[in-house]
Amino acid sequence: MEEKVKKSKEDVKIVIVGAGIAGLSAAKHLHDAGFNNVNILEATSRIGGRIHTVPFGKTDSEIIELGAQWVHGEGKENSVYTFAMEHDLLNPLIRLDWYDGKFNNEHGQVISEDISEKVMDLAFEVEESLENEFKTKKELAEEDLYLHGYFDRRFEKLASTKFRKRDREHAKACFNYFLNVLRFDNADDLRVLSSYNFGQYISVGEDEDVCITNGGFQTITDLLASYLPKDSIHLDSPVSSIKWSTPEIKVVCDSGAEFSADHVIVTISLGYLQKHHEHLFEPSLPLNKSQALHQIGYGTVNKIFLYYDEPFWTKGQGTIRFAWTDKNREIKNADEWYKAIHAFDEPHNNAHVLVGSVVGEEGKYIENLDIKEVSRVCTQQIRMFLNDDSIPAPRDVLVTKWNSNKWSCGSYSYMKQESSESRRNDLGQPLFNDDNKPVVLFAGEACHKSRFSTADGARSTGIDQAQILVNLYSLE
Ligand SMILES: Cc1cc2nc3c(=O)[nH]c(=O)nc-3n(C[C@H](O)[C@H](O)[C@H](O)COP(=O)(O)OP(=O)(O)OC[C@H]3O[C@@H](n4cnc5c(N)ncnc54)[C@H](O)[C@@H]3O)c2cc1C
Repeated sequence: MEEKVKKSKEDVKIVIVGAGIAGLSAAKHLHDAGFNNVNILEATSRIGGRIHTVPFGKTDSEIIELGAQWVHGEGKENSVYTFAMEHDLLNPLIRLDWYDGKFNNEHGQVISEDISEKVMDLAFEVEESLENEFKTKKELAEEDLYLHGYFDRRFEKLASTKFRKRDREHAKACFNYFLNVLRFDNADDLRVLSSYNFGQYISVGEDEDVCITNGGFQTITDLLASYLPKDSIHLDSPVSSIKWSTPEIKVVCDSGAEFSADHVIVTISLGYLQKHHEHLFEPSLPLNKSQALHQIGYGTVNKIFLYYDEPFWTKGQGTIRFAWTDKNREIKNADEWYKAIHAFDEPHNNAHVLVGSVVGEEGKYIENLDIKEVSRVCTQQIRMFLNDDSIPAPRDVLVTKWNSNKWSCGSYSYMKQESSESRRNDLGQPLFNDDNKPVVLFAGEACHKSRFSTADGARSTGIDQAQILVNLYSLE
């Protein structure tokens, strides 16, 4: 009979699974609304999840971002941007430009800026046409169904009229750089990324990428946690089952510890849910949700950090863009992973470091490589593109392992051919009990219908799910 007793928000019990940005944002929103029986269960010994800032260098102030680095888009629709602005974390405002500047090919040639600028304009034109086709629900031809075919064919056509014959090889090389960035943004091979669903992701404001200036991205999750009672975050508490059909939900940890709850907000990654949902939920998830879990793509992006005692570039200008010519750009096997690196960049918070990223199958492949091999191949590639054999090897190398990370099982979600807005909605829909109350709610980047893959998308879903509970108890 206990469930019939109306509870006030002061004594309603809420468990949040996962202390990434979605879980912490949900917890803060509930805390601000007066809910004070909220427990967060986090599998690892740290908060932040896929936001992870660590020192890398001789001093603690030299930091790197193993996960999220950029706040994607300046504007009030970006929930991380607004939080960072409120807390003065974007001062001075550091913007990134992915498409301006110098491009080199594998023959050590610098491509003229006239060509590269024109290529980027054309690439954006193609991107826009694809977004419009999504908006107008236009049918796509068979050969255009995946990003690879769509972009290549459109560009080929445009290039033949916009560039002189002798400039076409360089133009295509710049375009190949653009395609590698697209791959990085979408966490997988362009051959599996759906053209049809490309417009599902919506940019914010001018779509600029800006950086958290001091202390890195983790400042955001640390700040969120600082608003919460210390004893509400339980680290090293992996959840092994969520029994949700009983009047009181039972959330059981690997250790055997049990938490009872009126509501649970699950914020664990899509990759983890794809692997483990069958034994995590009791009873199992309804069919539409378990299908949605597999119909949304979830890919791997890994970063390579190279540390140099004496940087060989001018401070603040450490960018090397790899524009592979058509002849050599194709990745035949994952052991050609180096071709998937679109660039090495000096991050704004560590002048001794260059960071590059490797995506998809190649991204998974590098997790098992010997660090010395990564160092050798990256050095060779930098020397080749800059045509300078005197460039030193880095003193230290770090490679992230997001795919084999037991708790993230990859990096972020994307749209496959069978993904759709309604599949994302299915993913984010709560599970209701017999009284039609939302008992298990879902948040996290993959649940956001238009800002999936981002930290702000994750944060917004956490706040939205918390708000469902705020509304529920405000009405009673
Ligand atoms: C390499 C990389 C680069 C990225 N770059 C950017 C970027 O520049 N900008 C941007 O906006 N976004 C970026 N992202 C994406 C962004 O980091 C994520 O979208 C966001 O952090 C996801 O937050 P979340 O709360 O949904 O999930 P998570 O951060 O994954 O949080 C989920 C938490 O649940 C925990 N957990 C998992 N299983 C269990 C369990 N069984 N029991 C208890 N706890 C569990 C995990 O340990 C984790 O702490 C990047 C991600 C990666 C990996």
